[in-house]
Amino acid sequence: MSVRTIAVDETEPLIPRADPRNPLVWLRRGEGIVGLGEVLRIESSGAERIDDAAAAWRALAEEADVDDRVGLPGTGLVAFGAFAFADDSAAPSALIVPELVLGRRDGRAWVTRISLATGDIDEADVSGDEASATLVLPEPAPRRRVPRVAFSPGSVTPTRYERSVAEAVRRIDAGDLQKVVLARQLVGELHEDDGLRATINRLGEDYPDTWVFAVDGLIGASPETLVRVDHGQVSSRVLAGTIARGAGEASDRERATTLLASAKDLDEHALAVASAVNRLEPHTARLDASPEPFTLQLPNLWHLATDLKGTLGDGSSSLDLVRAMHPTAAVAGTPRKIALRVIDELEGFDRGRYAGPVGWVDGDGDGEWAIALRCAQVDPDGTVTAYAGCGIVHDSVPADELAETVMKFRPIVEAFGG
Ligand SMILES: C=C(O[C@H]1C=CC=C(C(=O)O)[C@@H]1O)C(=O)O
Repeated sequence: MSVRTIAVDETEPLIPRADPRNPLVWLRRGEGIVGLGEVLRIESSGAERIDDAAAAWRALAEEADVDDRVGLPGTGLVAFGAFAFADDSAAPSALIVPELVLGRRDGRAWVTRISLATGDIDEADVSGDEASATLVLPEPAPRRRVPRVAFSPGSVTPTRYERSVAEAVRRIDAGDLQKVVLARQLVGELHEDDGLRATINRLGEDYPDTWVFAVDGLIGASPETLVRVDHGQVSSRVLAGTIARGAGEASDRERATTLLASAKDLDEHALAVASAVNRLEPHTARLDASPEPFTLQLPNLWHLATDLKGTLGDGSSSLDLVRAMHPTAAVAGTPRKIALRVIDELEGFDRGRYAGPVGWVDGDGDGEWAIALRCAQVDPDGTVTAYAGCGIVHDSVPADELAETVMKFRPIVEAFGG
C-alpha cells in the first residue's frame, strides 16, 4: 500500500466535499478528516471483533509505504472505524481505508492519497505544493436543505420503554446490579435522492463541540470521547448524568447546579468514571482524572463530565485501548456482565453500532474514538434508525428517563428534519 500526504492551501469547509451517499467524516469545530472512496475494508464480528480488527490493521500498517509530509494527527495512513456494541450483534464492525483524505487541523490543511499497490502513486502527483493541483479534489457541493424524515418509535414503544426502566429499577433494588443503560429507537425513511451531507452539516453547525461522525452509514454528533491516543498521550471524556437546559439564563444555571448536587446523577456518573479508569489504568504509566465532575453544556442538555488524561505505559494502540474500555458503564452498566445480560433481556433490539466505538486510527496506532451516541444508522434501503438511552440507577423514574431520551434524540432527529 502506498500513502502520500501533502500540505495543501485549502480554506473551504470540509463537509461540502464529503461523499453524499457514503460519507466518511470525523470533525470537531470544523477540523478533522473527510475520506473519499474506499481502498480497503476490514470487517469483523463477534467477541473478538476489535482484537481482530486491531491485528489486521497492525499487519497492514507494517507493510505500508508512507510518505507523510505534514505529520499531524490524521495525516498518513488512516482508517475510519465503527464497531458494533454487542458481541452477538448482527451488524458488522468495519475499518474503512479511504482513497483520498482531506484534513484540517490547527489551521493547516492536507490531502492524503492511499493506493493498494506499492509505488502506484506517481511522485509527480504529490511532490510539491503546485502538484496539489493535479490531485482531483471534489468540488464543494452547494448547500442543500436537510431531508424530511418522519420518525416513529421502532419495536419498543414509549410505554414498553417505561416498563423496562421500571423492571431495571426493580432488579437494582433487589441487588442484582447497580446500574444499567437502557435505550430505545426511532425509525424513519430517507428518500433515495436525499444525500447525507446536509444532515452532517447541520450536526456540525448545531453541535460544534461534539465529534461529528459518519462511518458506514452511522451518522451522529457525540459529546463523549472514549479514548484518544497521540504520541503516547492518552485522554478520555466520561459522561453520565443529564438534565434539561433551563429556559432563561438564571434557570439554566440553576439546572446545572441541581445536576452537580443530584445524588442520583453523581452515583450514575461515578460508576461510569470507575469503569473507564479501571480499564485504562493498567495501560498507563500515569492517569489523572479531573478532581470533581464538571457540567458540560450542550445545546440540548447538561451532562456531568469527567476528563481523564494520562501517559501510555505499555505501547497500546488506540484500538487496543478501545478494546480494553468498551463498553464503559456510560453505555452498559455495573457490573458490566450483568448489565449486558439485562440489556439483552429488557431492551428488545440489536443496538448495532449505537453505543459502540466510532473514530479513526492511523498507521502508528494513534487515533480518536468516541462512543457512538446521538446518532442514527442509515441502511442502504433508506431505513434510518436513531438511538438514545439513559443510565438507570435505583432512584430512576421511568417517565423522567423517557423524557431524557427525547432530549437526547433531538440532535439527530432535527438533523434529519424530523
Ligand atoms: C446512553 C446515552 O448517553 C450516555 C452518555 C451520557 C449521559 C448518559 C445519561 O445521563 O444517562 C448516558 O450514560 C445516549 O445518549 O444514548
